[in-house]
Amino acid sequence: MSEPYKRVALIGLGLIASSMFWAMRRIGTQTHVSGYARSAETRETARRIGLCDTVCETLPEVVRDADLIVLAVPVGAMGAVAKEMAPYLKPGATVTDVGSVKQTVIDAVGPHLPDTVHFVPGHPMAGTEHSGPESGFDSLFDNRWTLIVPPSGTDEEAVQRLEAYWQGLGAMTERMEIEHHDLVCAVVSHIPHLIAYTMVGVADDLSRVSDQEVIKFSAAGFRDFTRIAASDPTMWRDVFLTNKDATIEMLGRFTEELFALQRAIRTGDGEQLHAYFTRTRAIRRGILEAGQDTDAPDFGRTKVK
Ligand SMILES: NC(=O)C1=CN([C@@H]2O[C@H](COP(=O)(O)OP(=O)(O)OC[C@H]3O[C@@H](n4cnc5c(N)ncnc54)[C@H](O)[C@@H]3O)[C@@H](O)[C@H]2O)C=CC1
Ligand SMILES: O=C(O)C(=O)Cc1ccc(O)cc1
Repeated sequence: MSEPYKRVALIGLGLIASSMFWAMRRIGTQTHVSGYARSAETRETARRIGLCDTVCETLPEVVRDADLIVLAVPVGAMGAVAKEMAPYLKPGATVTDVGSVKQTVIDAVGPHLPDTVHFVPGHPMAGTEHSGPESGFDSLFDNRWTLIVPPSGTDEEAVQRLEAYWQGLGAMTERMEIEHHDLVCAVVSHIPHLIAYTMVGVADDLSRVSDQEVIKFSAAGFRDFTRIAASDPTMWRDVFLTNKDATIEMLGRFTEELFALQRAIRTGDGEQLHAYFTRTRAIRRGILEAGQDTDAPDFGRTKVK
């Protein structure tokens, strides 16, 4: 395979950046990978575990020769990092990001970048509840979607090159409009995380059910909630602060449905409950019949009106 980029710079050496590095290593790429992390401790860990060909001490150093610069820091930090690195970018380079929210990142990063570089935002729809330089693994992106979200007017060749790069890491790619991306992600990722955080918080607050009982008797559903609710607090704080409109809108829809179900329970409307659960089960079965990977988030089939 021809290499889409000769030199890649990873900024923020956490779960996503480290998984990108290991995925590049797995395919035996000749691409040189340099990495930068803000904290000396993270840079030290990266050197110890062989994460990146070169671990740089400064932002200017890491971006200077790079053909692709990947911003892999929390969404709220993207703008400041872009501002600091901008004067050192090589003309013709592509800047991308992996942030979970797109409009805010584009607004925060875009204005700092010189006209001599391409900005092609992206978002791998793959992750875990773990974070930091030691949490990555080479198969994270296998058969998972990476959404490519280019603002209008983005250079087509730069977009195709980034798509080829992600496909090389094992991902499937799909282009999406910025606003639609943020709405879809609110439905399939952001609100589910908020619900998990809430459910685990509620269980923790209960005085009549002990923590021991919660741990001892937790069935699969609650266990899944606890896994999701263990996700990085900084990352998820930033997601909700930066995808405010879409998450508030979807939360409104969610609470309306929840109240409808609450009413059905209170009034003993078994028919409504049964009909609702039958409809939701059909969605899952439809996915299985279509032979889709049910562990992957469902972009093509999610209807958001
Ligand atoms: N964790 C997940 O499941 C997924 C995360 N994302 C997105 O990817 C990005 C990175 O997430 P992870 O790799 O999970 O995070 P992580 O917490 O594992 O790593 C983030 C890295 O950024 C560094 N960092 C934090 N604040 C910084 C700042 N102000 N300046 C410079 N560096 C800073 C941290 O020290 C750390 O090295 C986030 O924008 C997140 O929304 C996207 C898809 C999945
Ligand atoms: O761990 C999980 O269940 C996830 O949902 C992973 C994830 C987290 C954030 C994203 O922006 C994309 C994927």
